[in-house]
Amino acid sequence: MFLGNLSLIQTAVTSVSIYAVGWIIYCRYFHPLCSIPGPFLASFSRAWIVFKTVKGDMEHTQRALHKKYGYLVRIAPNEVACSDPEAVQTIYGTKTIFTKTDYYNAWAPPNNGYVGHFPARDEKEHSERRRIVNNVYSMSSVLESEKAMDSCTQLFSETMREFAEQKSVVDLSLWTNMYAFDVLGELFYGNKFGFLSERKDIGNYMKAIDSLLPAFTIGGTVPSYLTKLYLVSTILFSLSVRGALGAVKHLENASEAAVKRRKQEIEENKDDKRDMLRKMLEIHADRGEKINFTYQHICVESHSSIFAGADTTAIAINSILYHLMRNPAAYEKLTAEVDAAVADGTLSMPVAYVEAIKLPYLKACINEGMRLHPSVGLTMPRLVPAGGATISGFHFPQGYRVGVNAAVVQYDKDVFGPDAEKFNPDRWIEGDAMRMVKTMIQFGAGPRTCIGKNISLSEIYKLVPHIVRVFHIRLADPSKEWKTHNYWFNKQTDVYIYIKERTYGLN
Ligand code: HEM
Repeated sequence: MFLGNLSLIQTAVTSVSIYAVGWIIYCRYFHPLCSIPGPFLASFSRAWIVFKTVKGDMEHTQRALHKKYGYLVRIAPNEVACSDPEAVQTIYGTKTIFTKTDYYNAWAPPNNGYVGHFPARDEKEHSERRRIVNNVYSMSSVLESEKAMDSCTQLFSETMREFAEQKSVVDLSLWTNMYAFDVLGELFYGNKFGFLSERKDIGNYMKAIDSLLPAFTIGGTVPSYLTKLYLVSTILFSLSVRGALGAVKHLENASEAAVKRRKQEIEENKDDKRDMLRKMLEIHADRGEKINFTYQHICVESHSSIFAGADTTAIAINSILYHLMRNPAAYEKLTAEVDAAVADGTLSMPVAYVEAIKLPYLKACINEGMRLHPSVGLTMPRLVPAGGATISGFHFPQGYRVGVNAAVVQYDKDVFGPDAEKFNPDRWIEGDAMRMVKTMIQFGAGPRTCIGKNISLSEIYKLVPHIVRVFHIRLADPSKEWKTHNYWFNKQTDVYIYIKERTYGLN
């Protein structure tokens, strides 16, 4: 009996070993992607990409790999990261649609309806749903809420002024995050959440996002047959993830309550705000039934935007300010531009978006901050469509995964110059800006471009010159670098600063 079991085990072990060796030989010598270089483990197992993703610094790993191997690097048996600027148009452009891979399934809420723009993988459904709300996110629509944004800037400023008086160290990334949350509260819920006024993490939303980002990112990176198992076990065994889901539920409920309240206020003529929520309620009232745009859709739109839009905007603002503090000459040049524009009346305070975008050096600094540290720091994976595709001279058959990481392609020396690793806003003034813009994918590209881009850009173009004009900021300890945590959103921490009010700032 014992001997019988032993031989059964031996047979099983031998079969698995033969299968494994066969799989490795196939992947390395006969697989359609076998000629693409990359780490040994990655050529036959997703374990490599999972381990590296868990570490949270994939952008550094990928930059080093592309330096070693060139434009194409095999990061999993069926998946290739591409750093060729020319590939951006092929993979993300409108000509032939490369659909999103199952990486995005981990980000989809468990419901039977439309899962939201970001995780949606059915391109037809996505474009129909997105068309309904596209206008709500246009720049002219966003700017109808400019006053609400200004009220957030004012609160932010008041707090910073206090810190300046107390000469205390300020955690920049915390406060920019609070600012971004409150702006989105104004746009999608009709009110600030209260992060800035109460000076705390309302509803534990920030903590929730911090816990969920690694879970969703790793859940999407493990082999797809393990995604559900991974997510369920994370929920079962991780207290912080369970707490985070509670906070998300709270946000969903808040979203429903806000929609109901606003509907009633509008019906009673008690409200004349032209924010995003109101515009979506109008679409619902005008043609909601005909186009199937329900309250539920509005709620998904609101709470998924909070998830997608607060951290990302804060990350961009942090990067711009951090790099300015590290580059005093650029900081001085920007201050001089902003001061001159205020003095000659071309820049109002509070800063008007339409005026700020006319400042060339401000624009250059913003581009450069988002180039060096894009808010999303992993490859955005897509499936090669029917008929295959040639990328960087290699013909990929249908169904394989390809993607570009903004944090890699935006360091391309051919496009951005030999000093691409440095913060040099002047490259946007002296260099080939058109070519550089084409290579910037910090907001994604093509039909899946960030829907909230205009919200973020208006926040950034308004807040950065405001800070530069009213305050002087410097790193508390310039010998220390920030810390970054790349779980899709590449969040920074430890950006501690001292703040001083400038004598000719706003009072
Ligand atoms: C600086 C700020 C932001 C950055 C850098 C950013 C970046 C991105 C990127 C790279 C994508 C494409 C992802 C992919 O293709 O896999 C994306 C999509 C998306 N973003 Fe943003 N985002 C920002 C702000 C926002 C804001 C404020 C909102 C909402 C209010 C938002 C909502 C979305 C949504 C819903 C999608 C999915 C769009 C679709 O597939 O149709 N984002 N974002």
